[in-house]
Amino acid sequence: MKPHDPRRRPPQKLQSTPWTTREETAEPDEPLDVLVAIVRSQVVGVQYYDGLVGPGEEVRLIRQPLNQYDRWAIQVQNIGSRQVGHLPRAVAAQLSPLLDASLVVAEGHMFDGNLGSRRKIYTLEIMVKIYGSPLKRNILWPKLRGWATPTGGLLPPSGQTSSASVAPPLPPPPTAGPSKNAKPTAAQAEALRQAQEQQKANTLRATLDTMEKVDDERRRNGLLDQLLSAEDILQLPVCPAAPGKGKGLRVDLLKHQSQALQWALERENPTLPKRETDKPVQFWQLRAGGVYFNLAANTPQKTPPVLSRGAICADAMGLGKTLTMLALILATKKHASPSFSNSTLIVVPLSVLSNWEKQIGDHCVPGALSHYVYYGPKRDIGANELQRFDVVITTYQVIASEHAESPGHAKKKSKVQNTLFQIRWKRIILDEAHTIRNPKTKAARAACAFDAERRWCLAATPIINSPKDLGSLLTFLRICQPLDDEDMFKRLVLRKVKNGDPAGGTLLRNLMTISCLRRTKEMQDAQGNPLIPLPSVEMIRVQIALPPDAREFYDEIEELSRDRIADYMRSGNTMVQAHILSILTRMRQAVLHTGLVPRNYLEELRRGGKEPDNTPLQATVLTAQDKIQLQAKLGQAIEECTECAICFDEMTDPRITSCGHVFCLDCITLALSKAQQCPMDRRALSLGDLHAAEMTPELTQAPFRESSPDSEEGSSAKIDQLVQLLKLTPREDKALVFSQFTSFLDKISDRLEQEGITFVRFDGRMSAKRREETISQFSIPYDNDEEEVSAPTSTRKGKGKGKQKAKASSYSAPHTTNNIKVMLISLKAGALGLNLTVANHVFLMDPWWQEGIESQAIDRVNRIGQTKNVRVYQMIAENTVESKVLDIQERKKTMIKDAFSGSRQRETARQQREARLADLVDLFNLEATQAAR
Ligand SMILES: Nc1ncnc2c1ncn2[C@@H]1O[C@H](COP(=O)(O)OP(=O)(O)OP(=O)(O)O)[C@@H](O)[C@H]1O
Repeated sequence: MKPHDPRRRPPQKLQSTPWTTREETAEPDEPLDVLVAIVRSQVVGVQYYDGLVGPGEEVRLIRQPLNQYDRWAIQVQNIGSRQVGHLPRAVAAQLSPLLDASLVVAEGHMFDGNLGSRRKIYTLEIMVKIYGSPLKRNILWPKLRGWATPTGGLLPPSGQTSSASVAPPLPPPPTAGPSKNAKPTAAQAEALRQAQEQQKANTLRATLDTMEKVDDERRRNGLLDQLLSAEDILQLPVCPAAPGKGKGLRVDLLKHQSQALQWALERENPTLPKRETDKPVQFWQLRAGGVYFNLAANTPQKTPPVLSRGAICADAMGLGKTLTMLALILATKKHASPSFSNSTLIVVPLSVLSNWEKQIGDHCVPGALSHYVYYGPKRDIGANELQRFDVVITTYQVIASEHAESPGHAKKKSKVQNTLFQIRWKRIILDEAHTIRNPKTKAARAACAFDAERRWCLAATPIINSPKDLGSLLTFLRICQPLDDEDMFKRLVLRKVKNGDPAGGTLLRNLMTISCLRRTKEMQDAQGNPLIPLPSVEMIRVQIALPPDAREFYDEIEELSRDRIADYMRSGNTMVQAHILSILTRMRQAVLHTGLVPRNYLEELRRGGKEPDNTPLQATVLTAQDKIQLQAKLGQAIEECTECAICFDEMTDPRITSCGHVFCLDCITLALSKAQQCPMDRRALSLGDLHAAEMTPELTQAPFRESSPDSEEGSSAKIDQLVQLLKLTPREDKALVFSQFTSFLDKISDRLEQEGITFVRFDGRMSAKRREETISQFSIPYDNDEEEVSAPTSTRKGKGKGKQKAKASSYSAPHTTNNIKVMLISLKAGALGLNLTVANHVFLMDPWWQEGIESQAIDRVNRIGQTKNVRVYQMIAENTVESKVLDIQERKKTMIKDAFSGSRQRETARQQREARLADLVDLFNLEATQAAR
């Protein structure tokens, strides 16, 4: 670019300088006083001008609309009005229209300078600060996207003026050094880095101050906690001979863990009451004449009842249940029974398999506990050899596949492995035991079928939907007869609770006191000391306004969806629930990213799920590759415990349709007997279009993308916001980003790649090995000496519109950097059991119906080992289906609380159906009673 006459001043009206007070340039009612965005850029053409600047110096940005070479030109002048250079064309072309329209004012802040440099300087680093009115947020947001980094000023919902003050500018580095071409000293670079970090922290704080804080205490006040008295629990005795340092472990148990160990030892060795005055044990009381009286069923019996050995450990997530159980195994290593092996079987979801191995490695003295991971396609070990290990770790999928009831067994009995069922186990521990809460699932039936002397359930959330969830756990534990029988549990507890009979609530409370140990992180001892001191958790609700194009798109979908659902209800269609769910899923996707909704979806909605000629949608024709992908998708759904869209329960005998929807076999068979259509998208469907999982997903899962890289571009205000917040987090802080939609995680990963933000991905499709690698890679703390972004290692091409700055990690490729900033996690696969305390920021990208699942996600970082304060961002799109989901969360919580307090519950099947539908229908502002017709 040719030099310009530095003395020629642009028209006054278009000037934007640091000295122009913002009141002068702005409309009185729309002050341009909020820092809305920043841009890191360069001053170019420095060699042509004589203006000198030093690092940290404020400079003027002067519009030059009459510049003959570039009508968008912006001059950079020093305080003495000498030209230093220009802003690059690309930045000027974006910024100038905003300046010309008086939408913003801009200021420059030099990062380095040419003062005192002997060498020829061509470019200088600059930060451009852009101020504007928060009231113009909807206009500004799209105009800044992609080239500037929006700050807190753009964040509050429209109509609200930000009270956040502008983050103070960067303090200048200590010395006025030469330009970046003359390399800064290490001390200067460090000072600049610190100043930038401080600036980021200030901007982030200002941003957060504009957002709604969520009462974390209330969120954590769990349902179980209503049932169990904290006082008694805190007084429990500690174990006098607990394993600890030098005694099998490398660490000492914490006090609450030692108490849990003592409690567990007592539960493993229960004795019947010997005198009539003794306390009842597992509901058995000794009465006159040596009769045992069962207080749950009010029945006497002469023969001494058999007591169960084991219980539920329901300590809050992250309190160290794993270590407590390892201590129990060590403490009882010598307690061998002639009728059982001395081996403990631990059954876990695949996602936490490596965690158990790691904790044995980290906390047990080598040789103290031998262990074997029984998992994978070739579990090449016989029962005799296997039972010699102190600990055998396996997954729910493996036990389901080895259980004699599985279809494979029926067909080819001899070939299917059932090694696990040939062993009489000393102990079985079910980790994340709520996995078996649906007694009809294969995993639940398999777990209950084991022969074991002692049985344990570990579950921080043993109750997710209703007290019904407990039934299956009791059946497994064989505890508190006769409540361990499904029918009796229903009769004596569930029905009474449902009918509002206080006896039901009382029995439930007693049952939990006997069979369950529960401590929470909030509990304090008599001296007011917390159970474990943990840094604070700050929950922030980030309200996000959809940009105009996305808003228009979403509103149209919502409007059409409402009509469609009203039609379904009027038609009395029995599959109305499934239809609503399907429509709802699309609405939720539209909120997240417009590109997640198929191109023709709006058209389909308008036509009411018919082809253009008004015939039903044609059946999907599959290629062999499609089928493999569908089966992988089903594998993921099983792994992530996806509910059946017809019965709303965990799937029993899951099937996937050719059009990609998952159901229980019985549910979909019944639906197809009524109409040969998919209940979700009304596509023609027959029994031949249903596919079972070919093999357990742990065997083959290579990651693949839900959406192809060439799918819809679209936009996402949430991703914009995420990127902005990530950039503002301290350099060495790590973040977990959760979503329920793997296709949305794909979109996020694309964007992170474009932004040069390093990430790894964790979802239900990954093999155990890949999961383990991913976790260990992410768990390496940030190394300040390593470059922030390393050489790209992507396995596929980036597809950003603009040029990529640097490509970070890909979906699956190994990294050349250990500085991984983000882990993208599928909510259901990753919410369980993982230890990710290396991160201290959690982004919940979309709300879930059950708050419990979100709490599980947060507890990945809020646990022993966390040293930093934790921030949780709950990203909610304003005035969309998402804000209504939060209301439903609240109502579900009340429902479960009512169940515990024994207040009246809904009685008839019709009322139950109404209640379930009410949740869905509410989202569309329709009358709930219409749904029950
Ligand atoms: N006494 C201890 N000393 C040192 N580290 C400990 C101790 N107890 C637990 N930890 C560590 O605390 C973390 C949380 O423990 P753990 O994973 O067992 O929790 P949890 O209760 O099983 O959680 P979740 O319900 O999420 O599975 C682990 O990293 C573990 O190694």
